[in-house]
Amino acid sequence: MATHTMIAHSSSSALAASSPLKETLPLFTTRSLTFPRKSSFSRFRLRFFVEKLSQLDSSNGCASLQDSGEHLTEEHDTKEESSTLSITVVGASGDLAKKKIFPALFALFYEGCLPQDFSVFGYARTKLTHEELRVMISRTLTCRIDQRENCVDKMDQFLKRCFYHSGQYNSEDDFAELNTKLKEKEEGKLSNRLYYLSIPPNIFVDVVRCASLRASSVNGWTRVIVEKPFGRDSESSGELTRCLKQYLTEEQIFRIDHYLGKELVENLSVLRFSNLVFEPLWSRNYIRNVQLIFSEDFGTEGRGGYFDQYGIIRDIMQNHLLQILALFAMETPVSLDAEDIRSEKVKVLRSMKPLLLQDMIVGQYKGHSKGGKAYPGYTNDPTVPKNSLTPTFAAAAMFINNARWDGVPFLMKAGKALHTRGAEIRVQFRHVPGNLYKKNFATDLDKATNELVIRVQPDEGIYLRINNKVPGLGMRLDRSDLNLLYRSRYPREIPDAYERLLLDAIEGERRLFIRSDELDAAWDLFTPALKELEQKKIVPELYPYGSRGPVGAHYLASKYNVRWGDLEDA
Ligand SMILES: NC(=O)C1=CN([C@@H]2O[C@H](COP(=O)(O)OP(=O)(O)OC[C@H]3O[C@@H](n4cnc5c(N)ncnc54)[C@H](OP(=O)(O)O)[C@@H]3O)[C@@H](O)[C@H]2O)C=CC1
Ligand SMILES: O=C1O[C@H](COP(=O)(O)O)[C@@H](O)[C@H](O)[C@H]1O
Repeated sequence: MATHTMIAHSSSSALAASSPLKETLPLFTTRSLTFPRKSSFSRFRLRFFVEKLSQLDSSNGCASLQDSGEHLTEEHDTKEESSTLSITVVGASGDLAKKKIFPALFALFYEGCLPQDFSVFGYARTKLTHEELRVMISRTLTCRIDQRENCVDKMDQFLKRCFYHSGQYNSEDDFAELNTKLKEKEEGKLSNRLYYLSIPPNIFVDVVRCASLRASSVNGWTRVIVEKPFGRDSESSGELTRCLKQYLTEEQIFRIDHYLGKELVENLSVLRFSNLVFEPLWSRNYIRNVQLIFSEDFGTEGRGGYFDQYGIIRDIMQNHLLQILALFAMETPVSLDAEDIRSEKVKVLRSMKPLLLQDMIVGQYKGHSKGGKAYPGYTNDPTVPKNSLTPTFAAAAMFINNARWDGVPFLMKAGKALHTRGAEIRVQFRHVPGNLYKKNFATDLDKATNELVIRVQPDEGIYLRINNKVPGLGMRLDRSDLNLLYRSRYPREIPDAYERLLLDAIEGERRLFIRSDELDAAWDLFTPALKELEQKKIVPELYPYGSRGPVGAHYLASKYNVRWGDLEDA
C-alpha cells in the first residue's frame, strides 16, 4: 500500500533529483495512471480539436467528454467509464475559490472538458452544508456569452456534483473523513484526485501532509495545485519546496502562475516560433528594449493584510512578469513538451543578472480626491501598518547575459491604484539605419521606430506600429498600427486563465506550471535587491491614487535611453 500514498519515496525523489529535467513518473502512479502526460485524454483532446476545427468558431477548443461519445476511441471509452476524478478545493469559502476556481470548473463542465465521472468537493473550516456551498458557488457561475443554451440546466447538473466537507487544515482525522466521502463518490472505481490549495501559504504544508497521509488516491494519481506566494525569498521558497517534497514528488506539484494561462501569453510562442517575420528579428540586433507592464486601477482594498507581507515586486514582478520575460526570451525549445519548454525558460533565468537596487525604483500610492470622490491611500487600509514601506509600485531594469540579448534592457513596471488596468508586452525595435525618409517624419526619427505590442488584457490584441505614408500628393510619414484586435477577429469569449490551467492539471500537462528549478532561479534574481530594499528601509516615492505612478520610473527608463511605450500611447 505504501507505494500508493502521496509520500515521495526515496527512490523516486533520488531519481527526480538526479535528473530534474527528465520526467519521472511517481512510483505510485505508474500502475494505473488514467491520464498520464501525452495521455489518451490529451491525444483525444488534440484529435477532437482537429476533427472539430470547422466548429471552432463557436467553441473554445475543448471536446465534449460528457456528450454522446461518438468520437471516443475504444481505449478512451473504457478508461472513462472505469475512472473517476475528484477535485477538492481547499479553502472553498475564500475569495479565490468563489471568484475563480468554481467558475472555472463550471466553465470546463459546460464546455464538456471534464470527464464523465467527476465530483467537486469544497473543504474549509467554515461550517456549510452541501446545499449552502451550492448556493454560494451558484452566485458566481456564469455561462459563456456566446453559448448560453441550457445554461440553467447545466448549472443544476454541475451543482449536483458539488459537495462540502468542513475540517481543520492540520487535522489528519478531518482529511480521513474527507477520504471516506471521496471514496463513497468514487464507488470503487479507479480514482484520480486533484487538490487545489486556495489557502494562505502558512498552511500549505499542513494540508499537503494531511491530504497525502489520509486522503490520497490508492489506485490513481493525486495532484496538488499550489497557489502563490511560493515563499518570500530564495530561502523561504526553498524551504517550502523541501517541505512539500516530503509528501509529494515534483510531478505531483502544480505551481500555478495564472498569467501563464492567459490567452496572449500562451500565444507568445506561437507568434515567435511560427511566423518567419518575427523570429529573425528576436535579438539584440533588432530589438532595442522590451517592456513588461502591469497596472491596476484599484488598490489593495480587502487584501492589504496579505499584500503588506509581500509588496508588488513579489506579488507581480518575480512571478507574472518574469515568467512572461522567460517565455519571450527563451531559445527555441526542442519540442513543445513541458520539460523542453521549462528547461529553456530556466536557461534564460539563469543567464540573467540579479536585479540591482540602483536598477529599480519603488512607489506607494497615497490618498487622492477626484471629481468629488476620495480614494484612500495604501496606509489608510486598517489592515496595513501606518508606517508601512511596502511598495505598491515598482519599476526595474533587468538584463540577460547571453548572446541573443546582451545589453538589451528588459524593463518591468507594475503598480496598483494607477490610472488604468492593463497588462502588455512592448517590443521597441532599433531605428532604421540611414533611413531614406528621415526628412519626411513629422517627429524625431528616434521616436519613429517600430513597436510590437502584445496586449494581454483588457481588449486582447497584437499590434505592430509601422511608419506609413500619409495618403496624398505629398510625402509625409506617420506611425500607424497593423492591428489584430481579438474581439473583432475572434468573436467568442476567451476562456479564463484558470480554466486552461485546471484542465492542464487534470490532463497532467505541466507546460504552464512552474518547475522547482525555475522557481529557485526566479527568486535568486530578486532576493538580493528585496533584502537590500528592506534592510536599508528604502522609502517609496508617493504617487496619487489613480495617477500614472511615480516619476522615478521615467528616470529609470531614461538611464537606459528608453521611453515607456504605454505613456507615449496615452
Ligand atoms: N484572491 C485572489 O485574487 C488571489 C489569491 N491568490 C492566492 O490564493 C490563495 C487563496 O486566496 P484567497 O481566497 O484570497 O484567500 P482567503 O484569505 O480568502 O483564504 C481562503 C480561505 O482560507 C481560510 N483561511 C483564511 N485565513 C486563514 C488563516 N489565517 N488560517 C487558516 N485558514 C485561513 C478561510 O477559510 P475558512 O476560515 O473557512 O477555513 C478562507 O476562506 C492565497 O494563497 C492567495 O495568496 C493568488 C492570486 C490571486
Ligand atoms: O496574482 C495576482 O494577480 C492579480 C491580477 O490578476 P489579473 O488576472 O486580474 O490580472 C492581482 O490583483 C493580485 O494582487 C495578484 O496576487
